[in-house]
Amino acid sequence: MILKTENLSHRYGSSWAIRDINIEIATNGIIGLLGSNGAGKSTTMNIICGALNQTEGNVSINGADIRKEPELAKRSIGFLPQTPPVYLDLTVDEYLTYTAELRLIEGKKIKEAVDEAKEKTGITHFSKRLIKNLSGGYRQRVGISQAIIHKPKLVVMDEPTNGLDPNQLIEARKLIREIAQERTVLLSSHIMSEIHLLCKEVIMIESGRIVFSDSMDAFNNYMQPQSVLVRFANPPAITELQQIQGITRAEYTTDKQVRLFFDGEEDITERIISAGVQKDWRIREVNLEKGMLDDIFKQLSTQSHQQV
Ligand SMILES: Nc1ncnc2c1ncn2[C@@H]1O[C@H](COP(=O)(O)OP(=O)(O)OP(=O)(O)O)[C@@H](O)[C@H]1O
Repeated sequence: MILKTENLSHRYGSSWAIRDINIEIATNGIIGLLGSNGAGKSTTMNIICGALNQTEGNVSINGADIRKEPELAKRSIGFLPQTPPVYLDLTVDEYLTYTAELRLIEGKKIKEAVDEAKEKTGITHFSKRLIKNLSGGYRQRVGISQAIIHKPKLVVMDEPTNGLDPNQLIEARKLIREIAQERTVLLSSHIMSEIHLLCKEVIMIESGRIVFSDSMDAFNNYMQPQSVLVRFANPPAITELQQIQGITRAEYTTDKQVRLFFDGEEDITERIISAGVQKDWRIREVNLEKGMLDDIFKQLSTQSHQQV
């Protein structure tokens, strides 16, 4: 098991920031930690990486407990915190040499490790440049370099694509995908589309608790529209609407507008329109309702839909 957390809980003062976070990751690839601001993503990641001591629960990285065997556990994990941990007055080489030493890489292997990390992240040409003279996107690459310099099995990245401009974003995603080819990347974001683009599995956290944990495919199914709003000039009776194949329920929201629930197929709109034409309902508008992120968070929080 690359990462296992058991009933991880943390309290700042008297209020719990996370409660009973159970995560098990056994494969390579990108796993997303999705949650709105303040959901508990950074707290969870800081604990996993040993930067914060949990109030309760356990974390093991590649079989080593992060609190009982921190040196061993940290050998298998790299961390890119929300703000890249770079020293602005050092050159790229100086900084990466320093981080390699911190990671206890053997003296004679440091140069090779630094060179390899730079090459992977595409910053070799900036080796001698002071970090303060690099753009945000390149500083972030330096941050990613320090996270992979010791070739860990797991790399944790806290909102790695936040604040990047569109070009940097494309490059950063490409780099993250490359890095995840040979290891596991756990990355957080509050942006659902970002998680969609990058991740094969998603763990959704809300108000400090896991509310969804499954594959991206399962998440997509969960996100399929299941209702459609239809406005008529000549509204039919509910019983008539229920005769359309696939409609499971119908309820009027106003005297001219109805919400129709259906069983998953989007071509339902065609059937509604053709029934409307045949029966002269004079349809004015048809809108598939896809749950908004906030609604989904709310829905999932109350249902605690958990399939770990
Ligand atoms: N050092 C701290 N002291 C007190 N409360 C904190 C501290 N850090 C975080 N919190 C609180 O813990 C909760 C979880 O915060 P956390 O930063 O883990 O969330 P997050 O999902 O990473 O959000 P964001 O994307 O905004 O960073 C929030 O309610 C936050 O206000």
